[in-house]
Amino acid sequence: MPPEQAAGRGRTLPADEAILSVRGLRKVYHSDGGDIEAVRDLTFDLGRNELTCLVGPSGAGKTTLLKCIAGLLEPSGGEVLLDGVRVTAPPKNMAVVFQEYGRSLFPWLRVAENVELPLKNAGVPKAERAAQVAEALESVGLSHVPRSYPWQLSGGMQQRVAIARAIAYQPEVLLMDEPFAAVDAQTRADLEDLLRRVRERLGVTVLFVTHDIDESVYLGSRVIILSSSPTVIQEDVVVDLPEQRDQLETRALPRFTELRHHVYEQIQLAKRGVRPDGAAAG
Ligand SMILES: Nc1ncnc2c1ncn2[C@@H]1O[C@H](COP(=O)(O)OP(=O)(O)OP(=O)(O)O)[C@@H](O)[C@H]1O
Repeated sequence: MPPEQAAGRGRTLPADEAILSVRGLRKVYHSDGGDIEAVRDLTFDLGRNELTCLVGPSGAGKTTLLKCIAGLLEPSGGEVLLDGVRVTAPPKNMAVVFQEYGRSLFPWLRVAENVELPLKNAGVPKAERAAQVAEALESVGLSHVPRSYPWQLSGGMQQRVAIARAIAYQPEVLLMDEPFAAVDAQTRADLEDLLRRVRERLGVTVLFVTHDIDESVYLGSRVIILSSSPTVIQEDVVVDLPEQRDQLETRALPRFTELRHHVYEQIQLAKRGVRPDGAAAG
């Protein structure tokens, strides 16, 4: 663990290098059965144009964290800063892609209309909208189906529409909650490479939640591992693989195997309730 990284905390950056800062984030759900402390204390920064993966045991609070970052859920403590400004509502320069593309696209709207809708709602002028939609569809390789309806497309293509809709908005930060979990393995590999290309081309910062350890190591430059709930950071792992990734060659590297072993072991420890802050698991 690097020296600047305290136990239970992730890597932090100087203020001018961080685009997104999570500071002492805590979330307690209040329910009839009592209070549930889902997230105890999360601190980390995302640097500009970084792709960071987030993994952890089931119920560790990954979705809770994403919702707090997206301004969809109010934290019980701590704060999220985007470009130094506290997030209190969904920020304009942030987009979210969820797993359930089937439910997130409007079936009565054509592909291009689905991508255009958030731009329309944001009051972007028509000519600009058309250009942004065309560029986004091109980025995800869907220029040939603007007039199709989502239900006429495969699952992988529908998820590409959801990605196009998110990037058409030209967000600075893209949050993705298990976006490729519902597609087949081959399509998943294609979507992983597509995401890496899109991030490089658009310079967007991505926080990507996944249950797939290999995917977390393949995709990003960091993997943040969450402890079991009440959640702190188990470890913030630097993925020191070559920047150019290839589904066959990268995954065959000895370093890739070492990293996936390490992430796997840490998740197993987290599942058993071993925590970096020494506290008992909830
Ligand atoms: N609306 C809610 N009310 C009460 N408790 C909740 C609510 N949403 C989540 N929780 C609890 O908070 C904890 C974290 O849930 P969350 O869905 O964020 O975890 P997760 O890591 O995304 O899970 P998974 O990996 O299974 O998708 C869990 O204990 C869950 O039961």
